[in-house]
Amino acid sequence: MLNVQISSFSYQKKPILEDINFQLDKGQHLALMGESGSGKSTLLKIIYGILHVENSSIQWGDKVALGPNYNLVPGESYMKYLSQDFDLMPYTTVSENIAQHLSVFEQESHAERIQELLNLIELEAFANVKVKNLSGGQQQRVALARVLAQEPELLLLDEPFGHIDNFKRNTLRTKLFSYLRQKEITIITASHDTDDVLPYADHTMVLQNGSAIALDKTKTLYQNPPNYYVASLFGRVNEVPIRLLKSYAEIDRSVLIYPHEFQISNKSGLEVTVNKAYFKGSHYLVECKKIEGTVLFFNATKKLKAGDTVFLNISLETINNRLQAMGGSE
Ligand SMILES: Nc1ncnc2c1ncn2[C@@H]1O[C@H](COP(=O)(O)OP(=O)(O)OP(=O)(O)O)[C@@H](O)[C@H]1O
Repeated sequence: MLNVQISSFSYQKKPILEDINFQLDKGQHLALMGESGSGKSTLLKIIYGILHVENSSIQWGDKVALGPNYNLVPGESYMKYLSQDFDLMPYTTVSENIAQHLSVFEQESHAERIQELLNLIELEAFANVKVKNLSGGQQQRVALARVLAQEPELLLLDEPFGHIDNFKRNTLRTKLFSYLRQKEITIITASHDTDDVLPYADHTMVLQNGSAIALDKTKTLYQNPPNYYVASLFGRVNEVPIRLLKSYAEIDRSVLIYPHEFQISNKSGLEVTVNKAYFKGSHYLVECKKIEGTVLFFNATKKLKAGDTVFLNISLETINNRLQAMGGSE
């Protein structure tokens, strides 16, 4: 089990992380989400041991991670860290880059292991190509193979697919996360991409200005976000005054509604006028004209024209669940 307790960390004067405390069971996958600058990379660097923190502790089972002030080379043998800059050797080949991270004591199995990793990252054809001649996305895949070369127990991934095109990203993501799950490798993934998070991460921690403002099962956080910030990390979300949705409501509060949650009727519900419709492939995202100062977005299966009128409905159950999740917050 990973046990992280960080009281406070600053690069200069301003605190960048404060009161980050969590545990992660072996084989579990935790996603770190938060807007740019919220502290995700900093947290990974602290766990890995690149940054020193006072009055804090990082423990993996009974092993205490010592941090940079006590380790000549940052990092611990049981964990690996994929940073946003790939840390590759540009003038050597893909295979040599991977081999450099394999154990010198197991030379006889190197060729087989390199092949297995090349297969995982789908770069078999580039085995003998110098890294400097690869694209950014290909280099990121080599960096992934390097951190997996000697299977870590704990893997820290910082935007692991950020440079990889959609075409490769989807297959690579599925392959990589199933490989890691099968090997029971514990993972922390910092990502802005909900497709990295929703299908794969057991739990998600949300950082805002260096504080962990939410930590829960990923599905729970998505279905019942505690506030607008959390919900908006998963995609577009509406913050709608309840009295707009249910005219009889006596509560003066707003609820968070994802665009796909609205049911459309041409008879009854909240009357809205279409402003624009954006083609999203599987559906249209429709933007409505302002209603009492609020611009709403909803999903529609067919294209609606500017000026069309429709009625939006939302179930009472959804409203109640959202109100409970949001507690006392507005
Ligand atoms: N070496 C550094 N020296 C000073 N400040 C830094 C340093 N590295 C990061 N910061 C600051 O720390 C804060 C958190 O940065 P961090 O890179 O951890 O955020 P992040 O959530 O990972 O962002 P992103 O999603 O853009 O990668 C930011 O305000 C950033 O400007």
